[in-house]
Amino acid sequence: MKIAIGSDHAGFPLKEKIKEFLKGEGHKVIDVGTHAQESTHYPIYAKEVVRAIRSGKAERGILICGTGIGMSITANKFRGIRAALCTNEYMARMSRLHNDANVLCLGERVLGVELALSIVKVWLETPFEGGRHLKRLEIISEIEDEICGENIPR
Ligand SMILES: O=C(CO)[C@H](O)[C@H](O)COP(=O)(O)O
Repeated sequence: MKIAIGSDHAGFPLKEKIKEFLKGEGHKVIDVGTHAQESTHYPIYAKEVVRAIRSGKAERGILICGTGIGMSITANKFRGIRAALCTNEYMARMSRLHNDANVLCLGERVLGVELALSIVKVWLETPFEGGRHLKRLEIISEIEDEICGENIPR
């Protein structure tokens, strides 16, 4: 699978470990940064991972910051992105089965490395269940259409 991955400084060490894991599993990894532990800003990398997915360069995305919260807030601003912040394997499995999540968000300051890798593995291996869940994704798309058609005041 082609996977885009990004982090801020707080997620950088875990990003490197996940990259190694993904390559070992035979995935193609697109690393959008950050490439060092110097302080930076998580929305920059969330946007780049989203861009890779929306352009078709990547099928899925993985985003890591301190808590995973900022990454999920940012990624979910974009149409067609279903970003799931997961702290355990159950959430990872359900985010695929029921929500067809195309972005996984993780918090390096929340998770140990082994748990994070286990979450990634489950998330990548679990298919979307379809069925009744498809209708719900359609409703999300309709909501995206409505929001994009509105002149939303700032
Ligand atoms: O988790 C995050 C966003 O949700 C960031 O990684 C976190 O806010 C960075 O904090 P700091 O600048 O204090 O290292």
